[in-house]
Amino acid sequence: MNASTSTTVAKALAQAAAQGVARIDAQMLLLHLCGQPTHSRAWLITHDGDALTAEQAAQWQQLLQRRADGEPVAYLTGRKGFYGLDLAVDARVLDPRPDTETLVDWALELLPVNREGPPQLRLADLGTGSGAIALALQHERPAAEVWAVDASLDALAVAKANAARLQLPVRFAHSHWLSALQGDFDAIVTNPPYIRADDPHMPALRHEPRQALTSGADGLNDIRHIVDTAPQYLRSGGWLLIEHGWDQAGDVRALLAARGFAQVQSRNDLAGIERASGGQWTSVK
Ligand SMILES: C[S@@+](CC[C@H](N)C(=O)[O-])C[C@H]1O[C@@H](n2cnc3c(N)ncnc32)[C@H](O)[C@@H]1O
Repeated sequence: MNASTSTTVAKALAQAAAQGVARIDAQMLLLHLCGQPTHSRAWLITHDGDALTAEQAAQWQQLLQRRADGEPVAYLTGRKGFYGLDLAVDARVLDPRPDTETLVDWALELLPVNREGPPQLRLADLGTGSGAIALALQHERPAAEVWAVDASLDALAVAKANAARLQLPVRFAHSHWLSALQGDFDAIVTNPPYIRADDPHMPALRHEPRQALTSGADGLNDIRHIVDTAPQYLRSGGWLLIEHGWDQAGDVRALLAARGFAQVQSRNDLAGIERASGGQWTSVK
C-alpha cells in the first residue's frame, strides 16, 4: 500500500489525538493491534512509518470509537497488569485499578514471609473480580492458603481462568461475602462495591458491571456487612483491610472501631488520598 495514502503508525496516533483519545491509551491500543507487548512503546517510534493493513486500519477506527465512548483500555486489549501479573480481563469484571495495589502492599506488610511452622497463613479476598488481589497475594505468599470469593459466577470464571493460566493455586467460592467460608483467617482483604447509587460518576463507569460498583444510598451497605461479619472469620490478631471511596475513610474507621477492631487506621492511595482502612481483631468472638 502507498505509504502516503495508507494509515501509518504515526498517522494512527495522530487520528487518536484528533478524536480525543489519551496518548498513553492510544499507544497501548495500537501496540495491541500490532501484536506487540503493550509496554513496548519504543516500538511505536522505531516503526512510525509502518503501514497498517486495511483490516488493521478498520479495527483501529473501531477501537478508537469504543475508547472514545469510555470503554476501559483493558477491555479493548483484554489484558491488565496488576502487581506484576498479566491478567485477562473483560466486561464481566471490574478493570483492576493501580490504587488497589496499595491494598495488596498493606496486606503483605502485615503478613510474615515465612511463618515458622504451622498454622499455614490463611487469606481471603472478598469480591475477587478478575482475581487481582487473591492472585497477587498467592504469588507473593506461595505457601499461604488463599481464598477468593465472588457473588458473580461470571467474575469467578474470569478469576479461575487467570489462576489456571498463572498456575496459582487460589481456592474459589461462589459466595455472598464470607458466608461460604469457614474461619480462621489471618487477613481478609477486600475491594467491595462502595459507590453511592446516585453518584454522578456512574455514567462514566457504565461499561463495568454495576454489581462491582454500587452499594446502596451511601455506598457503605456492603462494607457495613463485611465489617459486621468478618470477626467470626478472623483468628485473634487477624486483619480486615478494606478499599473504599475517597470520602469514606472516616465512616469506615468508625464502623471498624464500633465493631471492636483494634489498631484502626487508613492508608493512602497513589494520589495520597485515604482510600483503604482496616483494623486488627484481637477480641474474643
Ligand atoms: C469493586 S469490584 C473488585 C474486583 C477486584 N477485587 C478488584 O479489585 O479489581 C467488587 C467485586 O465484588 C463482587 N461482589 C458484589 N457483591 C458481592 C457479594 N454480595 N458477595 C461477594 N462478592 C460480591 C462483585 O461481583 C465484584 O467482582
